[in-house]
Amino acid sequence: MIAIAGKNPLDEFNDALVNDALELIAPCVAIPAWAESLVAARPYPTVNALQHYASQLTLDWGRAELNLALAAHPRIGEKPQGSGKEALLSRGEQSTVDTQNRVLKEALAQGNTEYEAQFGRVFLIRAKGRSGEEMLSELHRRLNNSPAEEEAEALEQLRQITLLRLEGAFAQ
Ligand SMILES: NC(=O)NC1=NC(=O)NC1=O
Repeated sequence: MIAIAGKNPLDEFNDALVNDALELIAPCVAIPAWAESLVAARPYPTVNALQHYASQLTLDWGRAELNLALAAHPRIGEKPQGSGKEALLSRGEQSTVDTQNRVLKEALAQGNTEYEAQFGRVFLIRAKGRSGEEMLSELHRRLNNSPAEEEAEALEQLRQITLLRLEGAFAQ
C-alpha cells in the first residue's frame, strides 16, 4: 500500500523519484524490466491507465521472467519466511491455506516435490481467493500438463499475482 500522508497513491507514484517509484512497485513481481518500463511511462492519468499498461507489459513475459520471479515466491503451503514486503504479501495471499491441517500440508508438500521434479521449478498459483484444497487440486491437474502448457499456465498465474499486488498497492 503506497500511503504517504496527504497524497493519493497515484500522485505519489507519478511524482516520486525514479528509484522511489521503482521501490513502490518492486514487491509486485521480481522482474526489474517490468518495473522499469512501468516507471518510465509515468505520469499516468488514472490508476486504470497504469494497470492497463502494467498488464500489457506482462504479455512479453516468457520462461526467463518466470524463473526470475519464482525466486520471490515461497512454495504454496510453506509459511513464507522473511520480513520483506514480498514475504508479507505472500503470507497474506496464502492466508487461506489452513497450515494446521496436517493432511493438507503434507499433500501440498508432496505435490510441490512432484511438480518440481517434473517441471524443474516451484509450482506457482495465484493463491488469493483460493483455499488450500483448491490449490492442491489445481496442482494435481497441472501435473498432467505438457511442459509448454504448464509454462503458459504458470505465466498466467504470475500475471494474476502481479496485477493483484499492483491493484493492492494503489487501492485507496
Ligand atoms: N508458489 C506460489 O504460488 N506462491 C504464491 N502464490 C501467491 O499468490 N503468492 C505466493 O507467494
